[in-house]
Amino acid sequence: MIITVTLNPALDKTILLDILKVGSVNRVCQVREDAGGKGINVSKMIRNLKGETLATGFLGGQTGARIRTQLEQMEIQHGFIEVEGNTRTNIKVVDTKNKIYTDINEPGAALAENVLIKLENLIFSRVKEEDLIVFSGSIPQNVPKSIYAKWIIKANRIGVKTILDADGEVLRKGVQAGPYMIKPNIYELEMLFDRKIETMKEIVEAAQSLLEYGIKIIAVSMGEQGSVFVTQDKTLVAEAIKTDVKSTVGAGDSVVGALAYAISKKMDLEEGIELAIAAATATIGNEGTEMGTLEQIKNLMKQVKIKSIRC
Ligand SMILES: Nc1ncnc2c1ncn2[C@@H]1O[C@H](COP(=O)(O)OP(=O)(O)O)[C@@H](O)[C@H]1O
Ligand SMILES: O=P(O)(O)OC[C@H]1O[C@](O)(COP(=O)(O)O)[C@@H](O)[C@@H]1O
Repeated sequence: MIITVTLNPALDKTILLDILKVGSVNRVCQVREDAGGKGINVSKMIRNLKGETLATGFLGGQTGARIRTQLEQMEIQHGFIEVEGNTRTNIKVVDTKNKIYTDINEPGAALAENVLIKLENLIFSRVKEEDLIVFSGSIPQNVPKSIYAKWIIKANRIGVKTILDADGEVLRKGVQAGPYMIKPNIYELEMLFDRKIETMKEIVEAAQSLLEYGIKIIAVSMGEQGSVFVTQDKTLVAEAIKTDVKSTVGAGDSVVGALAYAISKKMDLEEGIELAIAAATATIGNEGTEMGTLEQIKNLMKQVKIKSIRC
């Protein structure tokens, strides 16, 4: 079972325009709404891969109810704690002519004091040693930045593997707790090291330096440049696959979801990478925050190119 934790889910509202004119009136061609937020997308991908997942976190108000309904339609097991206030709505603007994708993410409502402990109890009462917990995405403003670190330490104590996908201070503290895997994108990696990281050598060296925290897999995603995967004994680079991009939202979550699935099935790293890159490519070929389907993923897997490098 892969338990995903989304403290700050979002109803993703994707707006398709011909051309986005900043500072002008824009007429919308098409709108769609998807249950989103990083952990929820990870569960959506695992479900498409026919894996077992439980999506947890906080949901509130009408937007929260719409996300619940979608999760049920997708037959995703969920255990969200109901909170006050509406779950946020994140706007995704697609300029279809210029192929420019703009995300406008709300901060999310503050949480009442007692709900974090409720969620912690829910997660740790459900988790078993063979399970995996995925902590993904931003956190509401009044939640301590050490929250994922605290839960990673707790999971480590009971021998449960964790995956962390976060940014800024939340990622920094989480890294120090020693999760099993992290998946920063290149910007998140730069923020973590507080400097520009440009060449492949710099990316690999930065990722390798994180092994000292006990992290077993460091996956650095680089958008259309592909991804780099660093472990104690391997450094693998996977090229991105050229495709007709409909929406880049959920690409990173697809990588996380596919790798979580691969780890839970004890696949070797190369197989996991193949699945992850195919999954991300399938997702970006779909509108809005729709994850790639199993059929789309299977069709793309043969196109994934992985090479081993030494830096
Ligand atoms: N424009 C693109 N063209 C082809 N593949 C892409 C593109 N953007 C993302 N991908 C694929 O999705 C993966 C994750 O994307 P990335 O944008 O780095 O994640 P995140 O959403 O976390 O920022 C990449 O490694 C790549 O395989
Ligand atoms: O929690 P954050 O960092 O604000 O991100 C939330 C947004 O990221 C997404 O999970 C997509 O993430 P990725 O494109 O990185 O896979 C959206 O569904 C959601 O609106």
